[in-house]
Amino acid sequence: MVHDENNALEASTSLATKTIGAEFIWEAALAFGHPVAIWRLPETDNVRLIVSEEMLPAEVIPDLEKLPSGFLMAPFSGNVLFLEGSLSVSFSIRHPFVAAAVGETGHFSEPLFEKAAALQSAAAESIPENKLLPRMPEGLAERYKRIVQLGADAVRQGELFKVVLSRTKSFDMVPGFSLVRAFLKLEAVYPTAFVSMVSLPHLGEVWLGASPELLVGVKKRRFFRTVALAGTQSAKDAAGQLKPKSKVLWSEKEIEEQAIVSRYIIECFKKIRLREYRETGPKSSKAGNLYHLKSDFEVDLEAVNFPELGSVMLRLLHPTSAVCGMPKEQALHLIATLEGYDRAFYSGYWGPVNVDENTDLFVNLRTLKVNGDVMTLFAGAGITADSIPEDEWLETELKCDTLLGVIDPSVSFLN
Ligand SMILES: C=C(O[C@H]1C=CC=C(C(=O)O)[C@@H]1O)C(=O)O
Repeated sequence: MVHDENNALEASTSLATKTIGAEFIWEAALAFGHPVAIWRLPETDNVRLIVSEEMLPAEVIPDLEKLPSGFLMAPFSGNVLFLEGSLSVSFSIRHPFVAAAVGETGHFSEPLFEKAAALQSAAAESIPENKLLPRMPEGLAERYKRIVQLGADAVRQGELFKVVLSRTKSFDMVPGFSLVRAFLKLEAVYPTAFVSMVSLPHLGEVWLGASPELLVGVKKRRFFRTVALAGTQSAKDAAGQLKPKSKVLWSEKEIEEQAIVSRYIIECFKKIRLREYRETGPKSSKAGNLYHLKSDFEVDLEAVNFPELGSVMLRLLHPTSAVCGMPKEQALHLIATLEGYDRAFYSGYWGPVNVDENTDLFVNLRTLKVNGDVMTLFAGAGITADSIPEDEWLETELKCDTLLGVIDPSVSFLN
């Protein structure tokens, strides 16, 4: 257990140091109405939790090179929010506890740790299982299949090449449901995903997700990375066995769908006359219970003398054709006409900025929103001329299952 900057808390001798479970720091931040973010980057076992002293997240222009250390959260369309980490702790996922000083008056973290310690002492010994009850409004599947048909017709008529159409799926959370436990479960099952959870008290919402799609990564202010991710199939065969990567086959439709996303990224590079990028793939990439096709793009910022490439590409890329379509304007118009709901943060982007000199922004996919006792999942599918409505519906069910199968397997569509 580590207090971020310099282990000041552990070094202190005048204060009582308590070991507090990370979930109680999250709960304390919620009880006081502070925005809080918790995340684990792919292939690491280090979790970060930041609490913002400001009750309202700042609305910012995402100039990555200028922002302080914190967490960025952008909707599909609209203002970008930023949570500055007034309190920042990190801990190993194998030991989700923080050494917290209790008795340090006047500091922002003090009442928070006091509250967390009190919540920890009052916590019940036995914790109920996380349970969900489905809410299935009549005609949900039919409505989605109808808009997929309209989207595919628009592509066939030459209005655009691809559009990503999405839908929601809602559940009631049974009392005793713990979001931190859901986060920890997702973290354990999806080591290659960006697993993240953010509470936005001014909206009364918590967002939780396990994203496989990096939008903009800048490592040590030197290496830029993005990926083109599209095409979806179950990671298991008909007998329920995991398909080995070498046996995964892709249809022409899926290859084209992913190539459109790669082309879109290359067009963004072309707009800024950047030729020195390294492209690898596409390769099959496993994300939860799914396989996708993925290409990686990398740029050495020093070699191209372009230190602000991260911000420039972020502006050009979002929303990519993995969540929107191509051409972008036509796809945005069709989404607004057909979907009939506000995507909010789904298919936006989120992630840490300038934390340990790295920025890791992921597309907000495989995501859910919690509002009161209602949990809403979001999933979309790339629609091309060859799309079959029933198949696209099943694909969105599979995508919802990436989270559901872990959080409450009894409501999984695969059961
Ligand atoms: C829009 C989503 O996925 C995108 C990312 C990967 C594969 C996709 C697909 O196969 O359609 C989508 O483009 C979603 O998960 O909601």
